[in-house]
Amino acid sequence: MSEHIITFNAGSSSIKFALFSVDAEGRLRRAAAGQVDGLGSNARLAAKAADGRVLHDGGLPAGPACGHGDALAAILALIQAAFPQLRFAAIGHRIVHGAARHSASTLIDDAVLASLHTLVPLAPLHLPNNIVGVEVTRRAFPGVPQVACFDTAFHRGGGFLGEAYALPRDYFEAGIRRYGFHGLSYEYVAGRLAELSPREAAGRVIVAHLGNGASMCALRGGRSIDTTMGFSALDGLPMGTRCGAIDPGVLLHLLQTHGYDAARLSDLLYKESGLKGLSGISHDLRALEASEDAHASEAITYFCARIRREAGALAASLGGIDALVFTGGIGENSARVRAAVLGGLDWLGIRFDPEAASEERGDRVISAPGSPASAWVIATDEEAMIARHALGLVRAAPPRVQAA
Ligand SMILES: Nc1ncnc2c1ncn2[C@@H]1O[C@H](COP(=O)(O)OP(=O)(O)O)[C@@H](O)[C@H]1O
Ligand SMILES: CC(=O)OP(=O)(O)O
Ligand SMILES: [Mg+2]
Repeated sequence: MSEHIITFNAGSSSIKFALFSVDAEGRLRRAAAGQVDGLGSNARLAAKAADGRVLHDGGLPAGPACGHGDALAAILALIQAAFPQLRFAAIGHRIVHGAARHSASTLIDDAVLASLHTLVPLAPLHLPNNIVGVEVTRRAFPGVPQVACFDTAFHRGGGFLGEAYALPRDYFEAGIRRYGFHGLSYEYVAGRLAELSPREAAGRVIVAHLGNGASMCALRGGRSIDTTMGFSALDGLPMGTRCGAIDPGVLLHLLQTHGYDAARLSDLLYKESGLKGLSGISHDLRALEASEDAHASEAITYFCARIRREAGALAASLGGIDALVFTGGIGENSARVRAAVLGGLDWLGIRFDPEAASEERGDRVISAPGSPASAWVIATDEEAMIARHALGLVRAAPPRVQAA
């Protein structure tokens, strides 16, 4: 009987999961995938088997206010009911922050779990939910290896110049560094581009991961050399509810003269800003695209302008670009955002092809034929990347006894 790997990618209010079978040669095949959205307020679980069979589409047993722990338990129950007698080779978790001490995927033991708890203040929107995922699945499957796959790991290796802020050097030693995020997505996209166009993948590539969280990465030869996020997932682009880059003087001003404390500042920066704050309507790009309110289109215009600005900065880090790739929920689906970004990047050598850009199909080139630099849409697959890392680690580790 084949083994399986299940992956969890817990965000602030959602959990994405996927089930993969592993054949004797170590090839991974997706057997099912799904997502819980609206956790804490309007939780819904949608899951499909690879053959298109709907496994669930609706509320959860714990009700609309369901949290991450109950949602995880519901996902596990659903998967076990749909695929009886599964044998798990591993359970893989996307862990958003690994700080300086976790710079590669790792098997989770008590020490790693304790270490993750200490990192919660670095990613308050994500890490508590990542940890709940590990704890629930550890309890449910005590003998199955659990693997932590860090979003920060792909960007490590920039050394002092790549990772330091211009603070006194002690701060770097204390771990106050630029880490970068969405590494699993960038790693997947770099690999996929190498399949589609090895010549461009070997060159200078900018990837724009535009989802609820959004960042951009400069890749040279498939390796990250610069990225827009830093110490936390707040820096760089504005996002669904996060502000992106901001003058730290604003924060001092709010603390010193407006009576803000850390909790209020954290809520402002993580939960009330970005597209939601700018529009006053929604964090969700689909809602803004559907709205006729002037603030909605202003928020989109602002978002696209910041993407163009960061593209310029990353192009400078790379010394020019050979390709720009859009990925993430917005990057893959919003022809409007892609057109607004690419319409202003002709100076980088990207000749935009509006017709290709609005065609809705697969991984594809969206620049005009003969464009000196190309533009692409590539659907990211963080789940596949987690499963590959998890499989690699358990295959490398000594065999363990699996609980019944
Ligand atoms: N068809 C679409 N058109 C425009 N935006 C879309 C579309 N589908 C998804 N999005 C946007 O993608 C974003 C969510 O991206 P996603 O990568 O799923 O986020 P995350 O994984 O960070 O939660 C939302 O802003 C959503 O509105
Ligand atoms: C790091 C980050 O922003 O993650 P997400 O896109 O899942 O919110
Ligand atoms: Mg995401």
